[in-house]
Amino acid sequence: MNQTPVLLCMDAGNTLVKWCLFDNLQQNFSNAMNFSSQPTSELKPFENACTVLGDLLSSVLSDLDNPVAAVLLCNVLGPDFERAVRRLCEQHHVPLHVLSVNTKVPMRSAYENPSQLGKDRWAACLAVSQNSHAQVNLLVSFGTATTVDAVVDQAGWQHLGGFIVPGLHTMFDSLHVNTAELPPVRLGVPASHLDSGFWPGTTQRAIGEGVGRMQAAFVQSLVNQLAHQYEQTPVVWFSGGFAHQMVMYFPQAHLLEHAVFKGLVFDYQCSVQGRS
Ligand SMILES: Nc1ncnc2c1ncn2[C@@H]1O[C@H](COP(=O)(O)OP(=O)(O)O)[C@@H](O)[C@H]1O
Ligand SMILES: CC(C)(COP(=O)(O)O)[C@@H](O)C(=O)NCCC(=O)O
Repeated sequence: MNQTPVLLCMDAGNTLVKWCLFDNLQQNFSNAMNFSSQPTSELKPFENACTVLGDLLSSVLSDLDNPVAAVLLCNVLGPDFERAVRRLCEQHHVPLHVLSVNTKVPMRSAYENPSQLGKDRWAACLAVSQNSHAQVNLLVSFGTATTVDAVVDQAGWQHLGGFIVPGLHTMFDSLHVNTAELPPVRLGVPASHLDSGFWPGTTQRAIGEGVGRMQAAFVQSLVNQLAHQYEQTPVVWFSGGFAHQMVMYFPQAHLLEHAVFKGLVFDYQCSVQGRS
């Protein structure tokens, strides 16, 4: 029997709870079939999430051909959700590793209270430190919120801090919910990619491109800030559910695929090395 110890990585975000398998021997993420997600709303109330998670994950956790060596959790959903995952791990006798900020990794956050920093932001910053050759980096995550974090290498990796603004879907939703007539809208293709004129002549384009341009302009303002501060243009990394689409608005950005999962695995590996 081919026994490959795998790590079950879980990224619990406000819109989607995502999970995938990391092959601990080959040191890569298992094939695309093993990337899954569930709407976060379907796991509420979180104190009962163990049952739904059990239905979703029990086949993975009971797979004797590919035994799960540990479950790795990056959680921004609070203690009830963490407890639900812990209960699930106990039921399957699998150890749980919960990501926290400023522990055994070679990067420090300047956040006043590091435990307040979103674990998904921290994990993605760790992934930047592992993937970037640049000293000055700006990481943008387009999820329920859009977060922008400065990550620099100055004789060691530092997270300087960052900003949180409503994400694309959150902006579209707030216009729809707070007005009488504005429809639900999706991110539009920017005018530069279309034959149509620059100025939007439909409601879809007016909102869809307006929000896209607004988010891109926000990113550009922080690129300018870092360039001024460090006298070099930062490398910009995009992650999160809307990253692919936002590259149309900001072509100089690099996509950082699976940023949270990459940071989560790195955090786990550092903690295991720290223990041995
Ligand atoms: N190709 C895509 N795959 C997954 N989500 C996408 C994609 N394109 C847009 N989205 C949107 O991205 C959001 C989820 O992003 P994600 O980074 O998982 O958010 P969160 O971490 O806040 O749960 C959803 O609102 C989803 O509609
Ligand atoms: C800002 C966030 C809501 C983003 O979460 P997401 O959009 O990925 O679901 C999350 O990182 C969070 O809850 N942060 C805690 C506050 C902070 O980072 O300062």
